[in-house]
Amino acid sequence: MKLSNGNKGHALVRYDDARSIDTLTIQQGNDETLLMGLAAAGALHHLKQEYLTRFWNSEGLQLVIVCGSGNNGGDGLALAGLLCADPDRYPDADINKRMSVYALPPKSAASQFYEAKLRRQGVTIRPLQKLSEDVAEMVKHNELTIVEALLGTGQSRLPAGDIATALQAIDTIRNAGRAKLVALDVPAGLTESGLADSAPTPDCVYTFGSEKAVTALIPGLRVRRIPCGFESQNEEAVFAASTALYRSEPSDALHFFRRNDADHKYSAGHAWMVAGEHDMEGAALLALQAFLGSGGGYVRHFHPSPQSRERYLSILPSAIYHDATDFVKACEVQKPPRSILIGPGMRSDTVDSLREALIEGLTILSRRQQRLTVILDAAACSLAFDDRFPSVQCLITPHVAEWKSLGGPAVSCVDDLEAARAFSGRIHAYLKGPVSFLFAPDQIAVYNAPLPSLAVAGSGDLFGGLLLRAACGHEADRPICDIVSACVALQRRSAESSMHPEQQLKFIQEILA
Ligand SMILES: NC(=O)C1=CN([C@@H]2O[C@H](COP(=O)(O)OP(=O)(O)OC[C@H]3O[C@@H](n4cnc5c(N)ncnc54)[C@H](OP(=O)(O)O)[C@@H]3O)[C@@H](O)[C@H]2O)[C@@H](O)CC1
Repeated sequence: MKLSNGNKGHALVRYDDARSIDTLTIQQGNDETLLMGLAAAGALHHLKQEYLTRFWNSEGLQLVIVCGSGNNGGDGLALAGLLCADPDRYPDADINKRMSVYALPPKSAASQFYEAKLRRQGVTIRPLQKLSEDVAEMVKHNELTIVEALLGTGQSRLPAGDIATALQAIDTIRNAGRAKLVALDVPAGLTESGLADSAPTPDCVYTFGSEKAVTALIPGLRVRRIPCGFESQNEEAVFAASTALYRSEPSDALHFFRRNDADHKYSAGHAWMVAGEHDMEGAALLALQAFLGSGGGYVRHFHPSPQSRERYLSILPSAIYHDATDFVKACEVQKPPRSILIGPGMRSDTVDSLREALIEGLTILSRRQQRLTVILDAAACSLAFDDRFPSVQCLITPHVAEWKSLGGPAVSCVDDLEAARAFSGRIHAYLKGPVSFLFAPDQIAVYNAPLPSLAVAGSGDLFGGLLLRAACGHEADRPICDIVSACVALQRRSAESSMHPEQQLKFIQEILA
């Protein structure tokens, strides 16, 4: 998979892909025991920095490692073995008083190797079933870290039997006290069909090699990627064989909003907007201000209600205003824009009443401006699914309820992603939520950085104005995915400093000044 230049992100792998990468790596002579040891060493390195900083200096700090029968459990056993031989350990420190290991009998030769090594080091390995009995004792500890190595990428069904019981015990310990939970590779109970109700969400996941898609969909879950000896050509071969799936990370977005010394009002960004019916002018004004405030040069605005004109002119005289009934004529005679935003502050009946004119006008514009980008928000997203909609680069930005009303399939787990991408077809769809997604014809991006300050009225309008600006600025030829990522990053940066969209807009202007 190739990520286009503007994106700072990383590839996500499905469980099947992870297994293919494992198989190829082992076939090339990388011993499974070695890979397991490297994975454990990486995990221990981070564990000591993040959760066990004072492990050997504080008697109160306890570690519990809970291992299943597969290789994920083997990682846990290998980790325990490495901690025994940690150079920071005092010679007289009793490991069995500081660390408790619970495990099912390991199946693979590699896991059995680490189990035997652990026994040689004098560590007591308790049967996993014993964990439930010890819960009452564990909840007394103030500083407990649990490493969960019950199931990894081999899980294909809901947890059952001893695994399910162990997960319940972990959940009880978590709920009772201040125990931290770190899952190795992926949390047990997290399949590509979703997270089992019984499975606790960890504080952090230490994943081996590339991040698994399942963890990218859990809002706000911290995932640390740990190299463990996979070979890059194998990972690339596996990525190339499936739809590109990646997690977008905040990138340096400012160049998407750059202005040049020699710019005139059109070259700095020329856009149109159809938005803001009567009593909803605020939505359009916020989008217009976001467009101009982020460096746009010239905007022509079509308002659905004639009586809105005075309000627009009195608040923002720098835009050019028209009645929406002028839209088709303007598409024929005015200089065509590079980007157009339709939808903020428009109800669905208003969109319907303008539907013929909007489609006719967009069809004319698409002939006059080959590089037009159409951005559709809220009720206007439905235009993209009209059979007469012209063949033009199009981005829709629905939230979950709008997506549903378009007929979009629910997106709650990895298994749902491909159907959502197929539904959006040739359109780019940015589905807004605590975890957002961009479904593009050839790739899917996940944006997982929930921010409560973005969940306010006006956020979507501000975002629409930024998209409109970036899609007609100096980087307008970049793929839509990059434009979206730039706008997400800029809005996020502003939302970290201020709660309300109007304040965020001021902050954006300061950043870009
Ligand atoms: N190979 C490599 O290169 C490396 C691999 N590494 C590690 O290996 C992990 C993958 O290991 P894995 O394939 O052994 O799978 P894993 O999930 O540990 O166990 C599967 C076992 O659990 C069982 N089981 C499944 N679902 C269940 C359920 N719901 N409830 C109860 N039981 C269930 C299943 O039983 P079965 O389906 O056969 O009945 C099977 O016995 C990977 O995540 C990473 O941590 C690292 O060391 C780095 C190098």
